[in-house]
Amino acid sequence: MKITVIGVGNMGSAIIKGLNNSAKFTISAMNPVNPRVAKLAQELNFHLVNTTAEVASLKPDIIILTTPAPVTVAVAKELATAIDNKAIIISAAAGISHQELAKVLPNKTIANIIPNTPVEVNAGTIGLALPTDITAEATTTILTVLNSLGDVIELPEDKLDIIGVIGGCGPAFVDVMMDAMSDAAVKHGLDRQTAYQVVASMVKGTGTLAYDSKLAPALLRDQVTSPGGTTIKGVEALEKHGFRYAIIDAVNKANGEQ
Ligand SMILES: NC(=O)C1=CN([C@@H]2O[C@H](COP(=O)(O)OP(=O)(O)OC[C@H]3O[C@@H](n4cnc5c(N)ncnc54)[C@H](O)[C@@H]3O)[C@@H](O)[C@H]2O)C=CC1
Ligand SMILES: O=C(O)[C@@H]1CCC=N1
Repeated sequence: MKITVIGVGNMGSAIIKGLNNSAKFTISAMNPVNPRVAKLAQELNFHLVNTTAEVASLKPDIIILTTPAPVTVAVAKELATAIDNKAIIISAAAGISHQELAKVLPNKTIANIIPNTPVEVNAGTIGLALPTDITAEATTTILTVLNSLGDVIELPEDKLDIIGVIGGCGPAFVDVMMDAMSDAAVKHGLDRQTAYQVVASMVKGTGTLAYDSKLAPALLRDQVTSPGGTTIKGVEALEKHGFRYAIIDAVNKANGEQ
């Protein structure tokens, strides 16, 4: 399957790396000339182009839009005249609706996704909204690509924003916590690299346990807090400093609440 990624920034690069890992796809990309992207194209051996006309000449089966949200509709409009109707468009631009894209891409199959950066290691969380009139064949093609990048959660478009905040922004919130924990570990005498390794391993294991067991996070927390032990003292400090509300409010704000 031939896939063209448009916009090779943080998200576009992560998608390309994830697709490249599965070695099942022929990858190309379009991005304004840039040494970082040219180097990545060499490293991962994908074809780099600069214009929508060149994209059209590659005849991709799928075009993934990972351009900055404010320019995405304009890029889609340029593509509309260049590509044929067989190419499926997958937009990862947060906040750009199916309707906005359909207006400039008439007669094209368009799916909206919100991926996250762990797609780079094929451990992504990908919210997917499909149009109601999509064919079974197009759905299969889209799922073949997205399933290779991680867990795909299909849902109505009006739920894509909140999935985008939890799945898409969530890694940054977890990274902030991991950074703070690493600093604390360094303060208490651990060297930085060991601190990063311990913190990442702990988050990976905690996520895997929650994912595999499907238990509520509160239950898993209770299993760690031994009576009169050390963890409950730390949990008390988190409550005292409003950690739980800080997380809830981070989600509120990222989801557009004033
Ligand atoms: N970074 C993330 O974790 C996530 C990002 N997204 C979406 O992905 C999109 C890109 O976000 P980031 O990668 O974070 O931004 P970024 O700024 O890292 O990357 C954007 C890339 O698009 C390129 N670009 C700009 N105008 C272009 C054009 N006309 N044609 C082709 N390429 C063009 C830029 O040179 C840059 O390489 C946004 O729409 C965002 O909402 C969605 C979910 C998660
Ligand atoms: O920060 C952003 O706007 C994008 C969307 C989700 C994650 N990153």
